[in-house]
Amino acid sequence: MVSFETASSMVHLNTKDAVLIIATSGLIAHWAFRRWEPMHLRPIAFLLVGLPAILSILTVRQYGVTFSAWLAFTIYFSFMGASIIGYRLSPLHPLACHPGPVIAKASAFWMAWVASRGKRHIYLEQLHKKYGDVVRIGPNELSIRDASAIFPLMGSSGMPKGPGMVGRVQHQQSSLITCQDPIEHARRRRPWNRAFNTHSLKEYQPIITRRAAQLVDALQSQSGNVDLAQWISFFTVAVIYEHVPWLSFYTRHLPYIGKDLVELRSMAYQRTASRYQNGSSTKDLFFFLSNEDNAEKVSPSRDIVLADGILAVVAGSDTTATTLSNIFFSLLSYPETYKRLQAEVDCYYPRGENALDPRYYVHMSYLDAIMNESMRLYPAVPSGSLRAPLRGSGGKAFGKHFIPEGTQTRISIRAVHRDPRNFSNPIMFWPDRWLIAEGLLPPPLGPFVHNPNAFIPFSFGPSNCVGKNLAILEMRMVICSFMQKFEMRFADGWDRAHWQNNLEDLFVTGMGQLPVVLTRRD
Ligand code: HEM
Repeated sequence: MVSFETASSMVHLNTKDAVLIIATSGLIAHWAFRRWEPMHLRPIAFLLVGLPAILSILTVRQYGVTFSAWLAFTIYFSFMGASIIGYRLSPLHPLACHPGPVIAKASAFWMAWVASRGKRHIYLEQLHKKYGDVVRIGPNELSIRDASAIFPLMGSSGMPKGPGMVGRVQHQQSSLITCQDPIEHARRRRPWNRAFNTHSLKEYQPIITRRAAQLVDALQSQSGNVDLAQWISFFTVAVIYEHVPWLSFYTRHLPYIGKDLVELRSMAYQRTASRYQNGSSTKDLFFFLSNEDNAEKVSPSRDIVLADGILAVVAGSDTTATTLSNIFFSLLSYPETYKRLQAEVDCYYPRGENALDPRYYVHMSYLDAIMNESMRLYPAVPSGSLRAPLRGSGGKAFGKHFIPEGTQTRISIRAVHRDPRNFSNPIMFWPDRWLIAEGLLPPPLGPFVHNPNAFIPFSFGPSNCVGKNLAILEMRMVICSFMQKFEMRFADGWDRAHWQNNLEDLFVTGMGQLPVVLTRRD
């Protein structure tokens, strides 16, 4: 084996030639990254550490080990970096025709920084106002605000999940939401569909009813200001725990997930194993995910059941809690709307009638209008989820645009919902627009724009929100029972602006406090 000293003594290069070789290697490394997009540690480590380290041998005889290493790494990375940025900003890049901020085109760090501040949804909306319907928001990422792109990009012949979704995996086994292969996704989606279809939902109804009743009872015993957002979160988490009870301990530890991941994973495995042993006593999500209904020929591995169980907790609790809290925020902000909804609730559920019995919900058009309007203005996943053309597909065309392979694409749900081409007075909270669109109210004077295809709070297509029916049922139950039992108002002196300022786009919206005063109506 040749030692470092021997190797360096064998190399006779002047500094100029050595610099040339190192610089060229930096350019080649960029080309290799682009060509093969390595995902495994070894090739990445070789290109980022191994190669420049080897190249440092070229100048060891002149400058010694330390300075040569510094020189090689500096030159190598400077040329590789310059080549990367130059290419990304050049007309040669496949996304060169799309406008966007230069800094975002040059580096994905920019959007990562924006996202870390929690205000990506607002930033994307501003970008669309400035640059148009298709904006380049990363070296290989587009944001789209064009409602006519929803069907071709997200429909059944649209694009699968983008690789960026994989970054959301906290476990070795990916969950449904990160599954990029469309065939595999469709297969894994089947038990979820069975778990949340109308029939299954009827079975869960008593559980949700019990939890909603508990929430109302608990709030009836509170006095003074209550943080409604927090109480609603307790409720939505409790409902999801009912579906994945064997994981309830797990999510209690979620804030410490980084620290205790290994220990938690092993505990989760144990719980899952014992759940397998004991079987299901109710037809909860586990029942369907673990194929206890025997609907699938092959049962999934425990890893998959575990990953999907955790997904249910993450996807099903915060989204519903934020959406419900936004609905109450909107209601309390507009006393007229509040009174009209209260009248509708009193009509279908007068005192003594069980407001948790869903039998009249379908007739409550004003309730639906308020829910829709609130989800339009404040979608729970405001920046949308990622899609990308399949490898080998050649890319995806829509309208006059083309999305090359390897391009992450998101339909910015908030920007689409707030686009005047889709909804008149788009930033106004105006529930009546939904009644007008259904012909239940006369149209206003002047033009009225209402594009139901542009309303996608639960996303669209084969990867849309599988828990939509459950979420809608939960929300209707809570709203109706609250309106029946309580008079509500914002806490004295509380500034409404706090709510909007505290809404953060962390894929799912994060929220602050919603302090309200509740008074019993009876
Ligand atoms: C108001 C409440 C909710 C909203 C607004 C909402 C919204 C969304 C959105 C926008 C997506 C992304 C879909 C895509 O990639 O295109 C999603 C996915 C998902 N949601 Fe929901 N969600 C809600 C409640 C729930 C509930 C209660 C559950 C129950 C567990 C749930 C489970 C899921 C799952 C499993 C996925 C991944 C679906 C897939 O990849 O096939 N969600 N949701």
